[in-house]
Amino acid sequence: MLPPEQDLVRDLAEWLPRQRWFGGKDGPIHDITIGTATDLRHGDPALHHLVLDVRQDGTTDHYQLLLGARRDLPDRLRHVEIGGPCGDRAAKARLYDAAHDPELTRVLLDALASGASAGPLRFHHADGARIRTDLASLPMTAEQSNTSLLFGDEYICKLFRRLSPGVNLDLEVNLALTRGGCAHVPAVLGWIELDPGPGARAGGGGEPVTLALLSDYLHTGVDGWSLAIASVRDWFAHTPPPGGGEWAELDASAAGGDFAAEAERLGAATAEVHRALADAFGVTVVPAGEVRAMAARMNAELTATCRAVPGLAPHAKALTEAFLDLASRAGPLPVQRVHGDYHLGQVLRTESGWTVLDFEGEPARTRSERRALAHPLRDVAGMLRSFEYAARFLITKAGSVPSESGPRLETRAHAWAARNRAAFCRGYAAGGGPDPAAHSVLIRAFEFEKAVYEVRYEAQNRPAWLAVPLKSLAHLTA
Ligand SMILES: Nc1ncnc2c1ncn2[C@@H]1O[C@H](COP(=O)(O)OP(=O)(O)O)[C@@H](O)[C@H]1O
Ligand SMILES: O=P(O)(O)O[C@H]1O[C@H](CO)[C@@H](O[C@H]2O[C@H](CO)[C@@H](O)[C@H](O)[C@H]2O)[C@H](O)[C@H]1O
Repeated sequence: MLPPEQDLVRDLAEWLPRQRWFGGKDGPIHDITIGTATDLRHGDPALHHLVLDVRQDGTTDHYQLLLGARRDLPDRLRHVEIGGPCGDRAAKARLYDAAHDPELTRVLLDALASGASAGPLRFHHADGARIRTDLASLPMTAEQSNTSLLFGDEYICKLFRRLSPGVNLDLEVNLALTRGGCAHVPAVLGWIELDPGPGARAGGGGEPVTLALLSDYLHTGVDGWSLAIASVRDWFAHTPPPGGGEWAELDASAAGGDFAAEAERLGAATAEVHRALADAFGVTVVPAGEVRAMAARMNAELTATCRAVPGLAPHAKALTEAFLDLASRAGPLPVQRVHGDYHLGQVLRTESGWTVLDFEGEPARTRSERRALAHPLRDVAGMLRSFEYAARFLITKAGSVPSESGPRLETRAHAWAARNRAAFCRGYAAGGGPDPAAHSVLIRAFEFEKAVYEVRYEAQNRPAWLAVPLKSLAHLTA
């Protein structure tokens, strides 16, 4: 049922840049080839698993696609159609993103439960996991770089969109932390991988490439971003009592939805996860020379990002100063495995506390960069950036703020961020992590490094959000 490759590739070139998970929106696609195509279900509907090799500006990225094919496309799948009707009249097919079709995603659950293989695809379940196959899937609507399917309220299956060589870090870390008894991560139930085979499929070299991860779905959990945004909204809507004066605009504890107690608990949970990572993977100390090299890399990334996103240039001087400050005071630094892309969307508040998700690191970095050891305050800085994002998101993105309330909301955003940043750091230090207040130079450099990354990330993935990190940088560097 698949159309000729050149027709499919033409349709994909038009469709891919419109997908949230496509990480190359800042440049044209030069070429797409089908790296692997595996039939997972014949008939109508049919399911094909594709790895697309997408060439842009001299680099090739590999994306995973579950391609559905049906003679007639029901209304519920129209929004995920790829191209128009294709094939001759006798073999006419409509193609679409099958992640949205529970009739087809059920094939994945069956294969995971039975430990099947199909062509180069291998389906595994974790030791002792019994996987139910009677659950229908729904794609999540979360703001994310991959696509996650919810099977009932039991499982979450994350389909990695841009593939990285080797075992996925989320899988590696979650298995290690679960084995070490860490209560702050969801249990891994199964995974799908692409066998390296005789060729280097999907850039994997000789290693298998992880395609998907099935975990326990913590259905009572709420992610930290949603909780934080609700708190900021509440604070913005808060009317201070008459006569409160200027101070009332700064006292973010006065709003009903104060987040500070949660931020403090999150800090303590983060310190525990760092300890579990240190126990599972070890700690080493790098000499001052490596810290100076790290500061130089931060600055080189700043230069490259200013070239790609000119809106960053006005902040470059202040950022460089922070990196130079780090280099000039460098001493030996303990490093270990960390989360690597720590923000409010990566933490879930359940009835038993905070759970940490997604140990893959920053999606735009190479696997070895994402696996590199780092000082744990790098994660702390990531979360501090997230408080900045949450504080300014409603002002920058909602577009519904009357201009006369702009300065007042800016003051309030600042007050909210300051209160929650302090609470998080307090919890982290009390939980046994290195005290952020005693490492201000390191934290500032890490925060700026993350902000530079965010500017690049937003330009490539969510251009409509670019103003959020740029505006917050204007405040941090003022
Ligand atoms: N095990 C889980 N239980 C409940 N919700 C989850 C679970 N894993 C992820 N989520 C939800 O999915 C969202 C995106 O997950 P994440 O792993 O960060 O995906 P991505 O790497 O694509 O950004 C999270 O913010 C969270 O709301
Ligand atoms: O969750 P991912 O691993 O896909 O991380 C990427 O996407 C994140 C957004 O979904 C992005 O995070 C940035 O936006 C968040 C709000 O949506 C904010 O809380 C974070 O602080 C900010 O960095 C992340 O950087 C990126 O790697």
